[in-house]
Amino acid sequence: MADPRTGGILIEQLRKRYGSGDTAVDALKGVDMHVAPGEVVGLVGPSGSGKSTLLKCLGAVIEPSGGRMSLGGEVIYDDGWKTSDLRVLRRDRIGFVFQAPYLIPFLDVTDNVALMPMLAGRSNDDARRRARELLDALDVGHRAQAMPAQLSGGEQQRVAIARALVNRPPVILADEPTAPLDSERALSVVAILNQMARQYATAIIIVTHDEKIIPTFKRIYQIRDGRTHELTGEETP
Ligand SMILES: Nc1ncnc2c1ncn2[C@@H]1O[C@H](COP(=O)(O)OP(=O)(O)OP(=O)(O)O)[C@@H](O)[C@H]1O
Repeated sequence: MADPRTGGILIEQLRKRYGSGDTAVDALKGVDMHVAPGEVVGLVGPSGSGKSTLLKCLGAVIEPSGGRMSLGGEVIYDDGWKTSDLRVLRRDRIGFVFQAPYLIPFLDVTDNVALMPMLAGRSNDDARRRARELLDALDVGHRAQAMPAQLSGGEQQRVAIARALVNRPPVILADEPTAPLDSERALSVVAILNQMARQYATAIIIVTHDEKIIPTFKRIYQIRDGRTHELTGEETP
């Protein structure tokens, strides 16, 4: 049987220090975490505990200070970046979903999604076909020609999820993706992320404070003072 730790996201003893000397801040002090392909885990923790720092390291937005990270079975950081082009890594292996959808206001829904495969070198027709398939799967196919401003908040977030998934990255990093949504839409976004994780064998981390969605996670990591702990059932916030 394949080693379940080889795919998805594997983080071992990850450290991040901001600054140096007397003013240094050790934001991550040895984080361990594993998310299998097809799995969605929650990441919770108080303000300043290091959640954003961890997502930025995983998303190759900032450089860790030490430790090891693998995405989709490939070591991307081992006391230094192991990949020569971080831009390509971010484009092809990681999908980002943020609190706000950040759609491009002057492109229609299809082109907002198709832009990603186009940037990865696919033809316009192929990119649009992929975009439409995913928009259909996310139940916003009927709005494919609408402009972002004509969509509801929940529809915009589903388009943002389509954009994160369209290049079929092994990893999705979602930072408070349900914060502006009401209960029903928040639960629907999480259900969609779970379904997409299973369908495309994507490993998904959702950073959240949202009490509406926390009970839906099968596994939750809590980060506190720069270290992660996996919460058991009784400890779940
Ligand atoms: N660029 C930076 N320079 C110095 N210190 C930083 C920097 N970014 C974050 N920090 C510090 O690192 C620690 C972790 O911050 P981080 O933003 O990762 O926390 P967080 O859990 O995402 O918080 P929040 O829930 O408030 O967004 C905090 O003490 C913060 O002040």
